[in-house]
Amino acid sequence: MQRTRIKICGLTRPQDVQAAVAAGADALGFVFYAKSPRYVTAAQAGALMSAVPPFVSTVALFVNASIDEVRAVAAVAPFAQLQFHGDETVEQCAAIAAAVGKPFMRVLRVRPETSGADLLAEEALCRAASPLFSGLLLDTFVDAYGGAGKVFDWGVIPAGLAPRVVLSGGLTVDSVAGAVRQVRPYAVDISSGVEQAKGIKDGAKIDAFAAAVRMADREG
Ligand SMILES: O=C(O)c1ccccc1NCC(=O)[C@H](O)[C@H](O)COP(=O)(O)O
Repeated sequence: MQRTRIKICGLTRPQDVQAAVAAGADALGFVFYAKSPRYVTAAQAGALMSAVPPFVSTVALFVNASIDEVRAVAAVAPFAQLQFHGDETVEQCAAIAAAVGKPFMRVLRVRPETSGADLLAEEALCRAASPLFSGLLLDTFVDAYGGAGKVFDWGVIPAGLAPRVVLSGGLTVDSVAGAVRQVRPYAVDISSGVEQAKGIKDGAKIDAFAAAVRMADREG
């Protein structure tokens, strides 16, 4: 049975990075969107990332950033991959990824009218646009772009696509096992559901989230 990967996003403190790593997170997300309550500067992220051990990926998350903005972060914070969470075109994602030489996840923010065909078409477009495209992260459409704790209808995800997507959007300790059993995604991603306050993670919730994912994997 494929192990469901885990991304913990919106990390701002060393103790939260340590808690996520200790819980077995496969990826850690750092938000470079100044309007987010989880925003970190390049220097802050560089310090946080320096404590991340081998084999745990670091994800730099941007919303409508320019190439120069991304380059400036890359010069200071050694992230392994990009996550584009705004209104970027596929071409803009591909160009920025090529400029910094990093793979990227493209975020599709799912609306009520979004169809499975839309998801498959977006993936095909991204794959055709860049060899650096690593996969879709599916989140719920919100005006604030992300980190909103809102769930979308997982039923929209085609079974053939599920093993290649990161499932995100309003997951919680209590809902993630059901999400894994229903969708069987490549990975799950969470931010608000493992927090005490915005940007302040809760180590016990991170542990419980990871345990719930492992339990669902064992039931697979
Ligand atoms: O986390 C944020 O504050 C944020 C702000 C703007 C764009 C994206 C943001 N987070 C991106 C993520 O990958 C979150 O983990 C994802 O949106 C899920 O968040 P949540 O629903 O709170 O679990």
